[in-house]
Amino acid sequence: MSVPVTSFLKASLWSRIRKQLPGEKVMAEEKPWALISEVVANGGVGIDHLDVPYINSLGVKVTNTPGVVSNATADIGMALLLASARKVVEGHQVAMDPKITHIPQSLMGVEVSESTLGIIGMGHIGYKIAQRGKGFDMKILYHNRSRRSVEDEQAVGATYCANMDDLLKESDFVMLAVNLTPETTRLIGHRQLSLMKPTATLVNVSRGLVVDQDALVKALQSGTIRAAALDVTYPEPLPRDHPLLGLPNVLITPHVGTHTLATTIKMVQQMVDNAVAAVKGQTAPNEPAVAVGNVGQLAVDLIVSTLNMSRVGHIHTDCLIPMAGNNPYATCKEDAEELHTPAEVYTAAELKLAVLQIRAPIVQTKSKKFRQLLVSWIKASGFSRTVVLSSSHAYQRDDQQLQGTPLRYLATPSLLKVSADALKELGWREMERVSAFPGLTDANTEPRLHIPGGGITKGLYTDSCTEDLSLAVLLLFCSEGDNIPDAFTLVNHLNDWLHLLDNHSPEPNKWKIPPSWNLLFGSGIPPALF
Ligand SMILES: O=C(O)[C@H](O)CO
Repeated sequence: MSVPVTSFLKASLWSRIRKQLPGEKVMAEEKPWALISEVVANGGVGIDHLDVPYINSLGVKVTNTPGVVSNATADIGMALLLASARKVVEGHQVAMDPKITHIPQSLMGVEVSESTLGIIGMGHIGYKIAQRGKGFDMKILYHNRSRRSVEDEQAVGATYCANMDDLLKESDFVMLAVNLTPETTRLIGHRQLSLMKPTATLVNVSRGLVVDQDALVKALQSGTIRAAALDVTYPEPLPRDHPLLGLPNVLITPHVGTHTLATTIKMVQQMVDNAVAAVKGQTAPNEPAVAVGNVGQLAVDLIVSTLNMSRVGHIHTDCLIPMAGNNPYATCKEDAEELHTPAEVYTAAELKLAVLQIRAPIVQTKSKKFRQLLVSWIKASGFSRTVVLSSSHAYQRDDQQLQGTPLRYLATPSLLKVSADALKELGWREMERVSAFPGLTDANTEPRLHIPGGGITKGLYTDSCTEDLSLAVLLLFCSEGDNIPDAFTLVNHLNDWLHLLDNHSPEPNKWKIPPSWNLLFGSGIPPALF
């Protein structure tokens, strides 16, 4: 297949679009990539090394190669786990050394079969690791932002640990398979390592920055944990005098999780398919959903789909980018062909619930008009209370917002009159007002609401206060990337308050994923439209 490559990436541009990690030298040749004028086609699933907003701001798309890397990455996870447990590298050295005449005590390994494997990050790769662990009769625990379906859990015999600490305390092997995001950066530090068993092994096939490496060095030196097996570090490669390289209980491979011929061919094929589609102006098959602004919309999808809500109307307005598509919640071929539009209203009469799903971006110059339209619709409909589901860029949190839960709420005075006790009981955290100029104290400037990435959320909340509407905002700090797990977090949070699911499902947090989510990876709207 020939790719009309119009310009290859120059090293200087590469270093601009590539995020530099602490102490790292950026080498243009180190990854399979190609830049064509429309797309940065990344080889591999992780795009944490790319400055996606900057690249997108140039009108260039970013694509990746999810799915095809999962088997090989899960394989290296198991390879590291087994090699560390059974001291394969040390055994090889002993076998090769003519001076050694007996098997040293230090070659005594730990048993893998029937031990406990704790997987942190149960996406595609984590799940493949669970399948492999099942083959070794391992007891499997997992921690993930959202719980997997009961069917998925049963298929590999995995038990969900809502609290990561429980997994850390119980596991013989802790396997890291998360994406690198602000939430997972240094996820494993002193405290987490000290919860692990002294006989436990840490295996990392995700990204080096998920582990606080200084804390890991100390834990390995002091015997807090038995060993570590790492395919990823920071930087890569480690400086030759790095303390990790001098420890006997560390096994390191040079980020070769996807490094098999078969997977490399599949990755390159996917990169080419993505690039060709982008150059032709078509939907690139693997363009990660990168807008945090999608999270509220996805959460609403789960509600409408799970509660089987009826479509009762739509809002027709020139404030939204016009678009139309098939029924996102289709249950059969017939209703799949129904035409659906950007702003539709669904109801569940028995729950006295109406939902407005906004699917299209708001035309920037018409955002005030759209807010006014929403306020008058809420008033005219006589809703007793309204909840807005939204999200905000995690990386723009200020210091006080960094710790603890990423979930926040806002409530208008009118809503507080009736729901203040309920909110207090839930123990929710109110969205903090932040300084207009972080780091600078100015007695004259009031802290203000700042919801970057949240679209009209802030304006709608402010209008609702002025108009005396009973309205709450539920939002989540999250990052660009695959934001499906964020949607689950948000909708579960809403459910803690409104108990939407209680009469609909015997399983906790069992939401029905609409068929349209198969299409979530795809190109966004051309920026020129805004
Ligand atoms: O992200 C991935 O898929 C691998 O780490 C290769 O970069």
